[in-house]
Amino acid sequence: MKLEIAHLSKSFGALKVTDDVSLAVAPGEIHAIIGPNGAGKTTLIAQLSGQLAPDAGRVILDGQDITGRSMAERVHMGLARSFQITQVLPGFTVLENVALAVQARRGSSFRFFARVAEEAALNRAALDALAEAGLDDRAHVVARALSHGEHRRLELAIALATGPRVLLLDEPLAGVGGEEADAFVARLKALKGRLTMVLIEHDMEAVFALADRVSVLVYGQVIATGAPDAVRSDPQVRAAYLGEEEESAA
Ligand SMILES: Nc1ncnc2c1ncn2[C@@H]1O[C@H](COP(=O)(O)OP(=O)(O)OP(=O)(O)O)[C@@H](O)[C@H]1O
Repeated sequence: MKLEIAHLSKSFGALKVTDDVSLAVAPGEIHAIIGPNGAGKTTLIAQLSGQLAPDAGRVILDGQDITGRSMAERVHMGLARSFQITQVLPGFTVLENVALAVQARRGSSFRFFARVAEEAALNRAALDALAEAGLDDRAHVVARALSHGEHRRLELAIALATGPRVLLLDEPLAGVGGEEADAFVARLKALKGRLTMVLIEHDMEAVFALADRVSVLVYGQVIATGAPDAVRSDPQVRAAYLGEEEESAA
């Protein structure tokens, strides 16, 4: 599913946080958006998910203008956002948490929750999403007992349970390190091609391992878009962002 962003703009008071952003994310592509803190990455994702209305411009999903659509409508159309809005219920099992998301997709009400765990079809769909997130062996563990990395994979499973065709990932690796980060990257890699993904991530190793293309956002503007290697060696990008990071790391 193709996602197009056309001349999107958003200001908070005098601050232009999204400044005439246009991007086309191709079907099956992993498109990373990188940029310094405060560049406007989260605000951009919020406008794609429908959490925030742009001042101007359009968001187009598979040729259809969805700019005025609600978050719920967008989820229904196959656009899901993972991480910042997901609510994991800590007292419920991993499987129950994902089964709830499957049930929500099917339009049932939460008050039927008591029956959820018994419904084989729901559980099957939930287990499929868990397997994709690499968490099926933890299905019957209570969510609060998960490690931080596992928790993040549960959030991924919940997003997958909504049956997305475009997945918006807002810093999925924040606070995740080492082997858990590697496991998460491997999961996203396995999904590659099947889903279209927009990935905001500060972990450059993950970005360059996953992304087909990278866009660099600085002060609300896209200053470069291209293949990871081309973006990495772009002098303007290095000056604005990457060089700075490497220098501070040295
Ligand atoms: N609701 C709001 N009202 C006013 N200003 C806001 C609001 N939300 C974000 N901002 C400002 O907009 C700018 C962009 O914020 P945003 O969170 O989108 O950046 P970011 O690129 O995601 O940053 P980070 O990498 O630190 O998460 C920041 O200067 C922020 O303070």
